[in-house]
Amino acid sequence: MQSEQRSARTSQRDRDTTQLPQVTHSRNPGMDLDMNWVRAAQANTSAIERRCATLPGRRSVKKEHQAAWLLKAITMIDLTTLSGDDTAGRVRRLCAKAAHPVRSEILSSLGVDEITTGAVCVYHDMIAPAVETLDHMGVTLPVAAVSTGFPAGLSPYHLRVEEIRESVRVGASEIDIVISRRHVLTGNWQALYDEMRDFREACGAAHVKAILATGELGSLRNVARASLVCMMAGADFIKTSTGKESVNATLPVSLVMIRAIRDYYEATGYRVGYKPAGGISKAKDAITYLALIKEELGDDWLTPDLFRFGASSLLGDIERQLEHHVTGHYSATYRHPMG
Ligand SMILES: O=C[C@H](O)COP(=O)(O)O
Repeated sequence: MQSEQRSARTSQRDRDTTQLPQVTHSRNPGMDLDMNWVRAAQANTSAIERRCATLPGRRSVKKEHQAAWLLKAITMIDLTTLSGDDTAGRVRRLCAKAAHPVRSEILSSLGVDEITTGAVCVYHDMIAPAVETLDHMGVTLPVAAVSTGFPAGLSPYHLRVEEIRESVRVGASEIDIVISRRHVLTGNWQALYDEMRDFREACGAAHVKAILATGELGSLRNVARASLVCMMAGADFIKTSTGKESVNATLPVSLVMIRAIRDYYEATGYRVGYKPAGGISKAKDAITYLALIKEELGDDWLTPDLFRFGASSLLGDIERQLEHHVTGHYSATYRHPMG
């Protein structure tokens, strides 16, 4: 009986989410929809753009800190492959890379032990190969699955909910849902709240990231309002983009979402995580995002539990910069306010 239970626990088809690696911050319990708060949310576009324009160029990171920040960034990457031609082989290689993202010679010259990325992020059909590979390697790393008819989120509602349940059942411990953009564009906040509530409930013990697809929401004020509604409905993370919109993660959108997270924390005491995603491929941009988080939310958010990059190619550039760093050919000038 016990061995049957054990094998059921480890089965890919009946994976018990309580056994899976989980982010450790407490789950956002959500709250009733507060329409007054939603209506009051504003975003002063010109002030936000001015603030973001100055962010990348404030002052240099001291050279001795640069590698440490880049290593930290790696631990916060959801290493992603979301392509129509994904195969089990590609996902196995992705997992191997996530488990050992930096060559050991580079790590040892920096005096660092093994690190991993924050998670891997894949489509539903690639969860099983990802879980198998990580289990086989003995590596504890969350598998995040995009869900609910990603990227458009326009498949039948009951199938979107069922997709979440199925992804959790086969081993995803984090679910990246896409919201219905039309609820935001028509100001139907109750519908957005109800949808997010249903998605969150379907996730069970898995953490849920709400992808707002900010490039399709029309205004920064809509981004602020959608951020609040998703957090009120229990999102554990809010995420900018699918990576498939024509405009993905930007600094102005990030500032609006991060400030919504701060407002939510100040009002409820719950820390919701932030995930910029799509088009972040340069080490210096990663540093700029970390600087923004540090300035707006503080060091508490500079952890994989509360901050992730959704990125398919960022790791390659960070690796190159680290290599330059250890070989003394480090040429990029990082200017940001953390040095
Ligand atoms: O969620 C992750 C994004 O889809 C990755 O986008 P990217 O391929 O532009 O890095």
